[in-house]
Amino acid sequence: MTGTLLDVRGVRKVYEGHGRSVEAIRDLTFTVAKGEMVCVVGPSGAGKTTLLKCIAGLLAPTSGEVVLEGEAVAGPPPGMAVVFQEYGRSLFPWMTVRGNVELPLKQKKLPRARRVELLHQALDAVGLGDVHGAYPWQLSGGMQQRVAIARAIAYEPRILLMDEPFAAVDAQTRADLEDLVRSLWQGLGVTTLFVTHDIDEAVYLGQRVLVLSAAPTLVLDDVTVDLPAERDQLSTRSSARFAELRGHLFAQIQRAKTYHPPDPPHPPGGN
Ligand SMILES: Nc1ncnc2c1ncn2[C@@H]1O[C@H](COP(=O)(O)OP(=O)(O)OP(=O)(O)O)[C@@H](O)[C@H]1O
Repeated sequence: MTGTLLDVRGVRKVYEGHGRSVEAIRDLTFTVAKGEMVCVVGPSGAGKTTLLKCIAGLLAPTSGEVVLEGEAVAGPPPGMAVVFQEYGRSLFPWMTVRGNVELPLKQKKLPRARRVELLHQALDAVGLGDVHGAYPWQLSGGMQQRVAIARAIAYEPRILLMDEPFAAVDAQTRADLEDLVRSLWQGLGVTTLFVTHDIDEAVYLGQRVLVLSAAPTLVLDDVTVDLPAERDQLSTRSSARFAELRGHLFAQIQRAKTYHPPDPPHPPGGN
């Protein structure tokens, strides 16, 4: 793990419209190193999705900036993949699994042979090597989310952003998908920022966990997850250190819900 890949500097986001303004994010500053797996937790409405959209270049911050490998993000940057919670809306229903996974590779203008190679590797990696020709609506929710993950990794992103990707699947599927994400991360070394509202999931997956306060949002805590790199659903989750970390994060989230940051400094001469 070397060097900073993502640098989020003083990002503030105020939504304006219909005569009211909502300050979703007050001031977020943190970095993610190349190859790191960082989870982000925070109370509902803390601005987690807003943060990811700013990082993905889908929303412009009101102030501050997002820098990816030394370049300021001013629109969706090349080499970034996003997996959303709503798998049902993120895959094109009229395209087969193969068509969905290949689409960004075609946009990248990769030659056919390389596309086919990446397609096979990615579908095998998520355990869906035999469903190329199926349509998303013929698959279960967990399988559709695997296709979305396959599409993201086939693209060979510099950074993978995941926004509560497992919130809508059942508990057993969720555990399987968590293990899939960890093994893909360990195998491919792709830098990952994983947003979740689930503290246990954050501790299980992450090397670090950022705790956001309620809106207007700040980073309240940055916790190193000093669990062994080899994790499994039973022994890791029942270890004493896991319980300590989750207890600490739980207390921080409780604090986050009622935390009121100081008002931002007014610009000189402003009201
Ligand atoms: N397009 C928008 N226009 C106006 N306000 C918005 C918009 N999108 C989000 N907000 C507001 O910004 C705040 C943060 O929303 P956001 O969805 O980023 O939070 P979140 O932490 O992802 O929430 P959750 O955990 O419930 O998914 C909320 O108060 C929300 O109502």
